[in-house]
Amino acid sequence: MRQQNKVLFYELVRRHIRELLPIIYTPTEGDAIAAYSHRFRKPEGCFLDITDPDSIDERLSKFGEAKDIDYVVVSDGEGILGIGDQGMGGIRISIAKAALMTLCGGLHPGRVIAVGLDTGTNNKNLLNDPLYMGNKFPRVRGEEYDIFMEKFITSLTKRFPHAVLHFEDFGVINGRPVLEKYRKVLPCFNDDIQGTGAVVMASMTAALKITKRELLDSQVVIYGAGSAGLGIADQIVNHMVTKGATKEEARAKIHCMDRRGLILDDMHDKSTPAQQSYADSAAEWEGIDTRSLVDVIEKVKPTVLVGCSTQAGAFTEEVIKTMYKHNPRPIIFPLSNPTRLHECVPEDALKWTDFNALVATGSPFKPVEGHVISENNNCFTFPGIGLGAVLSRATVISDTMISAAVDQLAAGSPGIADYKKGLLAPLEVIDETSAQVATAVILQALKEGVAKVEEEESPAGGKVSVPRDFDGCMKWVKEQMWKPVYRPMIKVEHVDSIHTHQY
Ligand SMILES: NC(=O)c1ccc[n+]([C@@H]2O[C@H](COP(=O)([O-])OP(=O)(O)OC[C@H]3O[C@@H](n4cnc5c(N)ncnc54)[C@H](O)[C@@H]3O)[C@@H](O)[C@H]2O)c1
Ligand SMILES: O=C(O)C[C@H](O)C(=O)O
Ligand SMILES: [Mg+2]
Repeated sequence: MRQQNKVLFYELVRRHIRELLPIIYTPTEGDAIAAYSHRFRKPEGCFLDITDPDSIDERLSKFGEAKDIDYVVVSDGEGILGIGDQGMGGIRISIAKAALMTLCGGLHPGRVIAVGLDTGTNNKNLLNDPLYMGNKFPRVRGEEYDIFMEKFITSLTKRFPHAVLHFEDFGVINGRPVLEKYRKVLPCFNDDIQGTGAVVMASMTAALKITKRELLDSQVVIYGAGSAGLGIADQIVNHMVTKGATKEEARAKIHCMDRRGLILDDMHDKSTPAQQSYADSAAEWEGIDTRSLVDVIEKVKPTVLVGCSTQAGAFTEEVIKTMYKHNPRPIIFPLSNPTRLHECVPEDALKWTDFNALVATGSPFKPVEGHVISENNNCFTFPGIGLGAVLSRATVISDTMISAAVDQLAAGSPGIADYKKGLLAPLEVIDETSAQVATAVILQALKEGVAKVEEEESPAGGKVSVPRDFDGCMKWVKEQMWKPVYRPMIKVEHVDSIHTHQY
């Protein structure tokens, strides 16, 4: 339906979002990605092939000219959700996130491109599968990968100079270095690092308000120190710094674990630089089993436990009860997707804490005895961040723009009035939530002088003047958002007169 009738598709999903989002997005998308080559019917999105880097420009050119594209989602398929390397099938995550940019972020569906980079795969099942449609060789690393990425970015910025770039589900090897390099070059963000960091910081802020605690009194254990885990750690540090902590003080309140256990400062040769910046002192942990989550919790006495480890069931009864022993209101976020990979299910976390835990999950879950379980998913942040960057014509997406998104999302938490209502606004109003987040991002970009929207001629002609007050700006944002409504059929020469928004 999405391919044949976009108005019908987006209006249907909007009206039945709770029922249909899990089908077009998490968790079902995981199955669709894994089965990509077997279910393939017709191509969708832009396929870029590392064996043919010279074709990048021509392949992108099929999607339009400079004025036509606002937003590009790209994945190389190496770190799809918690199901790992899915090779070329990863293009479907770009398609799903691009669809959410329209559904939740109000971008015109024709102005968003989903891109898949085929740089090989290390997934043995795919390499041995005669139906696998991608390149059948191990992932290309190092210089050849870097040159391919550079060519992609160069072509993209030349051909679509106004486009915002969204990186999705890159593996831990490339995700952060690629982001660090290119965020200085074009407006871009990595959803798993920054989008996830933002949504978790927002729900944590709401949970702290509900329980009347201060952010700086938090101790956080992050179980799974990959893209998401370290993105969450960074966002918490950014927020602690805005509350007066130094970077070092803030980092000392965060304890990260990966498959080797707690990250310690004597593991530097095997940790990434980002992991190392959160390392605990090995000397202080001597004699303690740092591979045991329970033992780590016993020593740290965390107020917050975040799971992004892909390890189903890792938050056992003993883990949760140890959290509860040290905290009357523990904050517990099992975030690994898809659903079957959650570190625990909300029902258990609530029962094991006599319903005192504040729980939000990565995938959708039904309410437990009247307690709404918010979906702590980056779908609450990336559409608003992306829309804000597009509408403001931001030249960069700064940390402070992301922090503005966090504060705005947290302010809309229904849990602050009644904690049983969940930490994040309900899915039914996600387009409204995204408009609020976009407004906060735009106002911040204008304040920082990185918004070019008022300097350029608008596509509808004339200069735009963006209201500086929140309500006025939000009204302007909503006017720009694409709505799934059938438009009248008219003669081409009258098109200008029915433009209701700027596209
Ligand atoms: N809710 C959301 O919005 C959201 C956003 C991003 C990622 N995620 C989920 O988080 C999970 C991780 O995603 P990612 O992109 O960070 O992946 P990643 O591969 O970058 O990181 C996974 C991390 O888990 C660690 N790990 C593996 N086994 C472990 C174990 N036994 N104990 C402790 N740590 C272990 C790995 O060492 C690695 O550091 C996925 O399931 C993904 O779906 C959720
Ligand atoms: O895709 C999602 O549901 C969220 C997130 O980006 C993930 O990788 O799990
Ligand atoms: Mg992702």
